[in-house]
Amino acid sequence: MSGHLFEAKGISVQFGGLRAVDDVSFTVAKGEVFTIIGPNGAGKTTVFNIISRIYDATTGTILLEGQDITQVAPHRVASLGIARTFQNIELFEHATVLQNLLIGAHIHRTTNPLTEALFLPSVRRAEVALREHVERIIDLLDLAVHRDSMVAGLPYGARKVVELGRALATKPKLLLLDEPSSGLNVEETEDMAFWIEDITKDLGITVIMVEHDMTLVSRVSDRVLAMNQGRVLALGKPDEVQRHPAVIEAYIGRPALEVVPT
Ligand SMILES: Nc1ncnc2c1ncn2[C@@H]1O[C@H](COP(=O)(O)OP(=O)(O)OP(=O)(O)O)[C@@H](O)[C@H]1O
Repeated sequence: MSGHLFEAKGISVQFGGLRAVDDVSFTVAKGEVFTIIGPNGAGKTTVFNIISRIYDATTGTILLEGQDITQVAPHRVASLGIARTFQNIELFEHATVLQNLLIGAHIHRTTNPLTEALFLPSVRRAEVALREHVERIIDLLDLAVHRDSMVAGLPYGARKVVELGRALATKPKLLLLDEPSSGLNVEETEDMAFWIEDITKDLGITVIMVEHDMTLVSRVSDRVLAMNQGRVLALGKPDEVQRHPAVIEAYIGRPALEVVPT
């Protein structure tokens, strides 16, 4: 085993004539917050979709704890310990916050249909443990006030936190956050930064994040990968990557030397 929680080795994705991801490699250590940045169309979401197995890589390999998961079926990803949130929130809108989190938690139900039908003590114990786990997440994310509210009636910022809670309810080793600050105001983005810090420090979960808000990126990321046109531009500490001439050029569309004071 490599010692990394996650590894991408030379992954590429071809859509017809377009190489959306082109020979991208990186490793993510356990407990790390690893952020992918880049201008629109850089290939960030496509990398996420490869990791969560929504897309097949045209070439390359992805490994979780040293295990090759390149060909794993999408429905098995959650049980392997990978959870994700989406750019556009995906929740059961006409269920309560608690129900949404319980649905997430139920992927770990280990009882079989017969023992469930008989409601044996083992089933009751498993159900109690799931509910306790979900209540801990509700506490951690300050969701108690919305616990029994329908998701559809919640403000956007609260729905974003519920989606994070639903992902945490699956007990992930690796959490993929797709633009966690999108649609949030400054105060809500601050809160999101706190949640991300708590998740990694208190729960020991590893995070791979796609994010545009550079304040959030600098605050929570251990390392940053910058992409443009499917390729890796730079990889390193947040301030190093943001100062990298190729990264500045990708964002502003002309060589960095024209704008960076010496
Ligand atoms: N299913 C698809 N079919 C065809 N082209 C696609 C598909 N998904 C993404 N692309 C293209 O691949 C390229 C990379 O897209 P991707 O969504 O990964 O970029 P991104 O960095 O996440 O951009 P954004 O910040 O705008 O979300 C784009 O040119 C996009 O149009």
